[in-house]
Amino acid sequence: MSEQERGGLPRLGFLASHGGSGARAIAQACAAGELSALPVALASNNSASSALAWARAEGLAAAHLSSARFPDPAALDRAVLAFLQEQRVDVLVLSGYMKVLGPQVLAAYEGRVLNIHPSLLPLHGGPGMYGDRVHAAVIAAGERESGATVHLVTAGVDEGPVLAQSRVPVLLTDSVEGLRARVQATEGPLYVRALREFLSAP
Ligand SMILES: Nc1nc2c(c(=O)[nH]1)N[C@@H](CN(C=O)c1ccc(C(=O)N[C@@H](CCC(=O)O)C(=O)O)cc1)CN2
Ligand SMILES: NCC(=O)N[C@@H]1O[C@H](COP(=O)([O-])[O-])[C@@H](O)[C@H]1O
Repeated sequence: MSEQERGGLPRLGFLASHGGSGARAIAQACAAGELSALPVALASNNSASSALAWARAEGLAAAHLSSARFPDPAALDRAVLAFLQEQRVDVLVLSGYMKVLGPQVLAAYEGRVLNIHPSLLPLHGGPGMYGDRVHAAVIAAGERESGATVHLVTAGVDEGPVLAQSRVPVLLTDSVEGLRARVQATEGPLYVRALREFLSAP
């Protein structure tokens, strides 16, 4: 029985590889009463990630779970699942997580995993498309518009149903850094809005 079914707030878990900017925006919205949910845990595949340091400072359960610690992908998948279940996570939020989620986590959290991708999916997504590679591809394709997409996570990378999108112009003079900054400025509010709608859906 989920925390929500027990009348409590939905418990949020995060996976992040670097800054965890989405997780931070969501936690801030929860603290401000703008989102009815409870951030409880964060795991990272990168022991030096600032997201992990932030989670520890915030008093969230924090874990370094990587292929360095679990070379067998099935063992890493099992370890991520065990961590989330120990913390009684109801909804899993990917926040700049650069690893493909395994079948055990996907099965246990089917329909309850959200991700944010820095393009207008289905454009410029898929295996190998993450971080600045995405913005470089958008500029190289001569796109006049870009943005970010929050989607449900399925086995196929960036193939899950789209929940919400933000849109920004791409300028002829744009660098990867410039476009990244314009897209990232929309990601926090977009993720909070998408998660609020997801959690309030019947
Ligand atoms: N099963 C799924 N797992 C994940 C999804 C998903 O849709 N289904 N989304 C990604 C996030 N993501 C795009 O939004 C993404 C992340 C990573 C990659 C990728 O190719 N990663 C490389 C490794 C990169 C590294 O180690 O830094 C790889 O796996 O070879 C593509 C898209 C999160 N997981
Ligand atoms: N494919 C996933 C992906 O590319 N995610 C993107 O990585 C950045 C992470 O920044 P952060 O580490 O500062 O949160 C974010 O812009 C997010 O959209």
